[in-house]
Amino acid sequence: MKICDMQIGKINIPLKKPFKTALREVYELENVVVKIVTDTGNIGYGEAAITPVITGDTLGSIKWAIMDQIKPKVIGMDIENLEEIMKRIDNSLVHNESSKAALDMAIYDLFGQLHDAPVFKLLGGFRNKIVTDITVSVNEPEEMARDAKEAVEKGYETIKVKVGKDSKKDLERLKAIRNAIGYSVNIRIDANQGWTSKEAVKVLRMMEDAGLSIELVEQPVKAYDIAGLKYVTENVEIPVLADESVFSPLDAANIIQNRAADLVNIKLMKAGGIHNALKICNFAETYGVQCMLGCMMESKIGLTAACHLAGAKSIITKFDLDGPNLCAEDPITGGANYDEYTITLEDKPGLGFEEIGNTIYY
Ligand SMILES: C[C@H](N)C(=O)N[C@H](CCC(=O)O)C(=O)O
Ligand SMILES: [Mg+2]
Repeated sequence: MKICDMQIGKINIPLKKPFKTALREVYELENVVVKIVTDTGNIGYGEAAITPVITGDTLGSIKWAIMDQIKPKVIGMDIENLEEIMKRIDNSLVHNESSKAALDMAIYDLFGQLHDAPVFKLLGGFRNKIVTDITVSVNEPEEMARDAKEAVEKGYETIKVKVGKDSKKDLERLKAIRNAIGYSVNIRIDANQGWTSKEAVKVLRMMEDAGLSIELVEQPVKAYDIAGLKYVTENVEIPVLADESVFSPLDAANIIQNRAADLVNIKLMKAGGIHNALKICNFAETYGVQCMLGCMMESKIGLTAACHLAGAKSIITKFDLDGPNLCAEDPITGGANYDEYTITLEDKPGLGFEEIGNTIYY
């Protein structure tokens, strides 16, 4: 099964409501789709998220990285040479993780088709059912309380609350949400780098004292501020999860060995795909550090690849795989089966896609 063609396109999907974090506001999902065709007529799909404020990846840089830099290095290669293909992708250029992730997942899709097995089974086959949280965007406290209540009414057991815009108001936000939904639902918070380390310790201790019962706090400080992250980890009870501070396996090794965070959030768009994400899982497992599998604003293409990784590895114990749940439409048939918070992986070869809609190929 040899790679004979590679195309890219743009997928656009409307959102149910604007997605707002301390870093950015998104009004429509707009990402790059990769389609790899083989001489046997098989097709593998991948997705690169356009998230310039986190990964630096833009529409232009993704197109250029995939079509000009990586495509010429992998065209003609046989899918059975998975390791060599991954090396070529990785060595084509530094960074550009989202472009690499899109290609990586398309290659894994084909690798599964080659072996007539779903990717999650080839990688470990730990589970075929995953329960995701849902994200509540950062807004005025009353609006966030309404959004959280709506999610709880739909059956979500874990709510991920975006904070980090103004630490005093963040406390109000959490109080309003707890008042609205009570204590039977799990709340995790994500500051998306919005606080200084001292501010983070102050507000998190206030949340602890107010008995708000926060499961974990994600990326309280700037991505580069590893000393600040460690300071927060050492000075609050709430477990700290490193997100934007961990892209590569090496980043994960540094954070874990320095005990700068309690947990690590793996995203294919930061790691450069499943191949590198597996290295993070193995390292984290060696050190007994549990991982979350997260996502950017991605459609069901990227999320299906993430779900297959989540299905494979037991060290991934927390799931923030809600991209498709935040979209107003699902133009992808096949792939992971999303039924609100319950995601099921079927026994189809590869990633199991049938049709990818809303996409215009260049
Ligand atoms: C969508 C997911 N639940 C999420 O919140 N991801 C963010 C980043 C998403 C983005 O800005 O595209 C995160 O965990 O920081
Ligand atoms: Mg995060």
